[in-house]
Amino acid sequence: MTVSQLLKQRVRYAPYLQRVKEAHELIPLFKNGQYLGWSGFTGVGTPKCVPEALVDHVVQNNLQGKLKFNLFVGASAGPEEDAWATHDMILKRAPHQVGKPIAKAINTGQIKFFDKHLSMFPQDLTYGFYTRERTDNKILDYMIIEATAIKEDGSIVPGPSVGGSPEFLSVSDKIIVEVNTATPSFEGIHDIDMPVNPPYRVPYPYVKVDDKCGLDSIPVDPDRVVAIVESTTRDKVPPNTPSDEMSKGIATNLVDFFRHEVKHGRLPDNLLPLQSGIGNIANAVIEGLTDANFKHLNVWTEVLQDSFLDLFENGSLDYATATSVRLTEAGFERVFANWDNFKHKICLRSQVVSNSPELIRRMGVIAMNTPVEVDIYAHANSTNVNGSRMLNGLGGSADFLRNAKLSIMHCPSARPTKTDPTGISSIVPMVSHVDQTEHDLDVVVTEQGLADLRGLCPRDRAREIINKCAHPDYKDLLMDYLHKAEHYGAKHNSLHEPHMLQNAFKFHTNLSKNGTMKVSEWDPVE
Ligand SMILES: CC(=O)SCCNC(=O)CCNC(=O)[C@H](O)C(C)(C)COP(=O)(O)OP(=O)(O)OC[C@H]1O[C@@H](n2cnc3c(N)ncnc32)[C@H](O)[C@@H]1OP(=O)(O)O
Repeated sequence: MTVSQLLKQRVRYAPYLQRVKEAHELIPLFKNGQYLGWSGFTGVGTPKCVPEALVDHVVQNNLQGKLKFNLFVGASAGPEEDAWATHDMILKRAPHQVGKPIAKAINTGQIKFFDKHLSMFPQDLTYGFYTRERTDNKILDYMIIEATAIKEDGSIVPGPSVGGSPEFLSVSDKIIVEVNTATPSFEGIHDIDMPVNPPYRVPYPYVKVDDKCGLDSIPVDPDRVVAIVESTTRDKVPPNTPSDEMSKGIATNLVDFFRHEVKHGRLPDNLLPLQSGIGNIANAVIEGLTDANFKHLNVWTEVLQDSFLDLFENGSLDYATATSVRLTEAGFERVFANWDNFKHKICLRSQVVSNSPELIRRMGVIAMNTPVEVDIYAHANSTNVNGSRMLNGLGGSADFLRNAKLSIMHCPSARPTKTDPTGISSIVPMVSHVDQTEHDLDVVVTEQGLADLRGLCPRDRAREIINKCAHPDYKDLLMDYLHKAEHYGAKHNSLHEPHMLQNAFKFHTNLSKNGTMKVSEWDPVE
């Protein structure tokens, strides 16, 4: 087939140009039940043409539920993955996803989803943990990776995310590369450490956010590359919800706390490397830092969202490293227009490195993530509404929160339901699912205030969280729960972290029955 000039410029390893194919020509390679890896992380850098061609094939031939794959993506992919979920093309999926159709398919039981720390998932895949049922000793049948260039040695220059690609490529039988010629080449922005398994693994040598000593592309065995497909569609990330009074309130409370820590010598003037999670609240908190007048900030995180660009542009941020730049189209335009500047200030690493507990602990990262709910003793639920309904997954929240110097969770104090504008309290007596434990969290912050939990025993933590963070509609109710639990605990010699198990989930059961967590009375306890 004819090869476009643009593709010839991007693919500098000549033998690959003999393997250029249209996506639909690859359909016969795919069989029901195969194990596939995709590049991508938080909706950017994912393959587009081959997944779309497979959807068209399934729709045109009524193959819904008959052509299904075990699909692994470093973190969430883009709309292509939602289309796969909608057309019943996913058998199993790990480790993190975003999008209503895929979450729905997980929650109806159509997709078997396995949630795992993002720093660990790629290595566990290479260990064969997810493919134990295979009898042919293979791990992945195909890795489909989006590249923005191919170097002279056949190695792959990824685009706006690295994610789990180095590990996936290392264990894939065959490789399909989608070279995206609509996105500018990201060559020079990556620093990639290839996987080395124990007992041969050595420490990552990085001590500062801008240290680099990895590779600028991902090496592959060219013989395993079976096809090159030209992709001409850019990533499409939906715009973030603009910040509101609630998220601005959270940001103000956090900025005051950082200033207080600097004043007391527990943080340097330029803080310590920042990590910020995904979602609207995380984005708004970073927006809040833009006006705070900190200088020479650094970022060690997994995802850079649009709000970081403002920090760069107003001179507050010196350097940012992540595994993904998940920008809106407008955000990417800002970066591409100023590429020479940004490419010296941003570095993309594999998710195993961006989320490495060793590095997070060494650099004293300040971690900030959003939970679904937090309980009075500081256990947090990041994933499962009412203990059961999966949202997006754990992501890297626990990689960071367990290992950071300061582990912070931020959320609104209350959320609306259909019948009550403050029907869901983010502070509950006992979380309905645990992702982060009381041993991991230092600070909880809502628009109401900030609870500094460092050094506090559980009962003091409970008072700090209720007084500082709970919505006024829930303060008395939570305090009443605590007092009654203490009374019960005193009678039963269990006052360390007192609970009344009959009532611990009453907020949740009341919500299902009455559309609000406002409990009218507690069950009697003896
Ligand atoms: C790739 C990475 O891992 S980055 C590292 C951090 N990763 C994580 O922390 C993973 C876990 N966290 C998350 O997935 C997100 O931060 C969330 C879902 C907890 C919050 O996301 P945000 O966008 O900040 O908040 P938002 O208020 O928009 O809530 C998102 C959805 O969760 C729902 N939700 C959140 N908390 C609750 C709750 N207590 N009860 C019911 N629904 C809830 C919201 O109603 C909303 O649903 P909708 O999309 O249907 O409107």
